[in-house]
Amino acid sequence: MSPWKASDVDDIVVGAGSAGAVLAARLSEDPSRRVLLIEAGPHYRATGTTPPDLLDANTMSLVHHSWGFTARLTGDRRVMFPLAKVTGGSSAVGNTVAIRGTPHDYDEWASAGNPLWSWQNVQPFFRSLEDDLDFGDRACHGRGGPVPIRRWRPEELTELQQEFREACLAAGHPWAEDHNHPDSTGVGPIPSNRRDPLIRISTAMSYLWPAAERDNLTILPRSSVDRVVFEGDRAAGVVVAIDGGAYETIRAGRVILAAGAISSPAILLRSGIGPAEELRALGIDVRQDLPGVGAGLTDQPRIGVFMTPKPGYENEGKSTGQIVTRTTADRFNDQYYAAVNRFDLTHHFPELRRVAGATAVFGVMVVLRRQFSRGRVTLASADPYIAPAVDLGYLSDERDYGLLADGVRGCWELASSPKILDKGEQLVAVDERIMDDDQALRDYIEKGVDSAYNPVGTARMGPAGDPDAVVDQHCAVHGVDGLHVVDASIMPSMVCANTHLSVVMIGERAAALLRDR
Ligand SMILES: Cc1cc2nc3c(=O)[nH]c(=O)nc-3n(C[C@H](O)[C@H](O)[C@H](O)COP(=O)(O)OP(=O)(O)OC[C@H]3O[C@@H](n4cnc5c(N)ncnc54)[C@H](O)[C@@H]3O)c2cc1C
Repeated sequence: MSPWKASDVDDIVVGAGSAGAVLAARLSEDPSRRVLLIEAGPHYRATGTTPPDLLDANTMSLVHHSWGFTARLTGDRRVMFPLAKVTGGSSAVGNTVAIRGTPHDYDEWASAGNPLWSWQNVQPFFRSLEDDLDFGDRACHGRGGPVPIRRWRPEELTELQQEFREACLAAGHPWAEDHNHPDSTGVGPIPSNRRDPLIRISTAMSYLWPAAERDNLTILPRSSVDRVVFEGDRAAGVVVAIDGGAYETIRAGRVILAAGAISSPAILLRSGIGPAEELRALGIDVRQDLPGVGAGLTDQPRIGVFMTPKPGYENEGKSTGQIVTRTTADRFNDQYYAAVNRFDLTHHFPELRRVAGATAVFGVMVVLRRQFSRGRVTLASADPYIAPAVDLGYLSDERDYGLLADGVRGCWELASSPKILDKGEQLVAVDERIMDDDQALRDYIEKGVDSAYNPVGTARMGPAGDPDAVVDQHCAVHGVDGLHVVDASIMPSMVCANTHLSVVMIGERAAALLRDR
């Protein structure tokens, strides 16, 4: 019998990812609070026992610690959607881009009825979460926080990145030394969650390792939560398969879901919280009719202009990107343009593999920060062993074609710099002709678009009067007591950045809100 049957806890946090690890570590700073952190994947406790795929900051880990989800992009195109299953969550497998959103992004959350999440209110948490190795002494930054952040030094850039930087400057992007400055605009080095340039620092390493000695924080790895259980209207615990065993119930004073933008809504749905009709169709008793659960999924589509490399320019083992543009230069839209040192086509842009006749490409990529299209997470079954259905709904809003077409043309302009083109053996599925041919460009976008793995918005934060809101600004699920969601799901709208750092901030901000409740 599990000891947890007898020993109840104050807080159960489900999922030890970018938000959950942070939240559990912060809540357990209070020695009188007993926190149980449940994670479906393994927990590695030190660098020496951490597998190389998780340490290697230059290569995303897409297979060995993944849930193995797939997602529909557009039409009948499906791709792998490699969300992580390990403590640290997707921060343990990702590309280590550590960029804040813009102040406007968080003010938009505030104006959607969540004033506690305005830029003014979240900025202190961005400062306290970081140990900025370059600009930590500046007012907008922090030093000594858990997450080390460093930027690429000029001498660490590949030739491609140096030439991309020059091409961007020539195209009118101003130089931006610090993309995490609130007013940053232009081209500059990517801030990255690394201290050593080669080692990825996940939230497991930065938050859980330092808390390892706490008696009041217990981590339960390899244990998957099915659903939340209730007493009356109050969440009273979770049903969980501990270490792959049979399902059992662990009780707690409060349950906080931090299982990420796909799994948190799935757990809510299995717990009877979601669109009533959808739940009934699956034979799940409806506890709370909340149409917003699983709806409003938004992600960041990416596409680009890619080439097979000439010998000598394979950039094997190099970081995917090092230099990036951030909003805005004349003639370019507000998307994110980056030079890609190398993409392994086994995993990225799988359709290009057939055309490329090669396994790796390089080039210039655009990521659409804020698409108009929305997708949805639904349950394929009430059985927790069956993966939820992820429909990213890309290109379901016509306006996204226009944004991506502008983006591809922007990539073309930057990639056409002679020093970049010279490194390529052959362009892949794209040439100058299609830049002036709207239909050909549209076809290229439909066939080529891929995900940048930043899903958010499936348990949106908003006031009780908002029919699509799932949690209030204290992260409490509407209509039930003692149940919270704290992760990427709650973002009311997408940030103009990769999402990891904003999710760490969500963990920090929520901990401050939940500590006293
Ligand atoms: C391959 C990849 C690369 C990325 N690269 C970057 C990048 O470079 N920069 C950036 O800003 N963002 C990046 N992202 C996005 C970023 O990592 C996510 O936005 C962020 O990690 C989301 O945090 P989260 O806490 O919401 O979810 P996650 O970090 O995914 O954590 C959820 C955790 O919950 C666990 N869990 C799920 N279901 C259950 C269950 N039923 N029971 C118990 N545990 C459960 C999972 O195993 C996981 O550990 C990347 C994402 C991926 C997948």
